[in-house]
Amino acid sequence: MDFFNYSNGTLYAEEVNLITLAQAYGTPCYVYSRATLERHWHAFDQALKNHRHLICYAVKANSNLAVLNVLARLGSGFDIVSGGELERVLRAGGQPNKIVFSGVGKTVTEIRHALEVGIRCFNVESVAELLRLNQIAGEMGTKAPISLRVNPDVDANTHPYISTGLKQNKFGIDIDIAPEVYAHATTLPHLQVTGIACHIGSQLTEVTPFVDALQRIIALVTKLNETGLWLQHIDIGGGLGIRYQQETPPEPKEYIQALNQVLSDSPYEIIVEPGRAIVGNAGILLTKVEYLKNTAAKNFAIVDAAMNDLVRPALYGAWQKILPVQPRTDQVEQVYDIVGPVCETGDFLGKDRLLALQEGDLLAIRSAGAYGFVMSSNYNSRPRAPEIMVDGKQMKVVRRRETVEDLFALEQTLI
Ligand SMILES: Cc1ncc(COP(=O)(O)O)c(C=O)c1O
Ligand SMILES: N[C@@H](CCCC[NH3+])C(=O)O
Repeated sequence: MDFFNYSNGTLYAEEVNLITLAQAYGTPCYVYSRATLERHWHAFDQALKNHRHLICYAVKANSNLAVLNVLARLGSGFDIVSGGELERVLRAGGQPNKIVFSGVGKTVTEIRHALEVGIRCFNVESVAELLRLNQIAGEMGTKAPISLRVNPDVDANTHPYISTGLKQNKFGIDIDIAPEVYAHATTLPHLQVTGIACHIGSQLTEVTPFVDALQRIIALVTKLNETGLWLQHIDIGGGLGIRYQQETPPEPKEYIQALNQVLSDSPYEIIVEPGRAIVGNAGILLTKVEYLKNTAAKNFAIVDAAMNDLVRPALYGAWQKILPVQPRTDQVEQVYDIVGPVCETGDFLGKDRLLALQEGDLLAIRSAGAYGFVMSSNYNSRPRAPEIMVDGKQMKVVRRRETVEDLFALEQTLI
């Protein structure tokens, strides 16, 4: 079931009329559905019910405190990639012992903080990081729980910027040298080797690359067992895609079923790190048409959201569905490029969309819950949009709109 539906000719988010919402909070604004977040999280939980498992939601996809809080209340774990994300999870009520820490560039400060609060595991991405962790844990008189993030050299068949499991990518430790690195790790006194991790990319729409990667990981785990090393968990990463246009990505259930063929009756705890599949289709970006501009070559609908609010179309050429909040019949449909006010030709949110529009109309850009607000910026000195959480009939501002004053808060002139 979809939580963004038309009723009496108007688009609703759960039970909230989006026209009412826009009147209350202005545009552009992000709108999230709490029920959808919960439903998507439960889909993973159900799919994994035959395994000891931990869902570590990938915070980078949407790190709003209220989003994290909704998931923390369900008992979720979290996958973080920075000290800032660690702080967010803690403030949102997440439990430290359900946090895994990924990323190729963990700093000394970030590692110290994560050790202090007692996170579940560091997903280590290089030998240099392993040595740094051992040193810091030693200085702190503790042991760092680690798994190696292995790069299995599998093509995820996704956009090259979000493919992470190929040898030429910066992520993980080459699977061919992983046995030696594990052997090395076991000799380091301040590390506790607890698992193995892998993440091959984002927005995967087929199961085959996940299955290939897991087969390689299981083969490696078997090899490690033969050397006497027994792990406690296998972290299979995130990356499950969502439907933006015509894609038909597997549901969490089909995805885990496919992986179960490889896992069979594996005794390991399974960790998953989904981001987009939980939040992507639980959010929209609501925007207003400011001007219509017809030129000899194109029709433009200039809206009040821009690439600084939602960069995916400009950055990856990503396609996201754009729906009129109140479809009209009093205008003819025309093909429009939906563009923002930013001074870049790349500032578009959609191209060649057939819509019947008038100035002042509201548009909903779908699938904007993941990698939307988190990738926004103040480019062109545009204050960031607010984030609103809808829960049944209720709507709550979970991040207020930035003001121009906010833009100056950290700066200083010379006089
Ligand atoms: C280590 C790691 N885990 C999890 C994710 C979440 O990915 P997705 O949002 O595609 O599920 C990412 C991003 O691709 C990642 O780099
Ligand atoms: N930002 C990317 C996904 C990045 C995944 C990060 N590991 C997107 O919008 O598709």
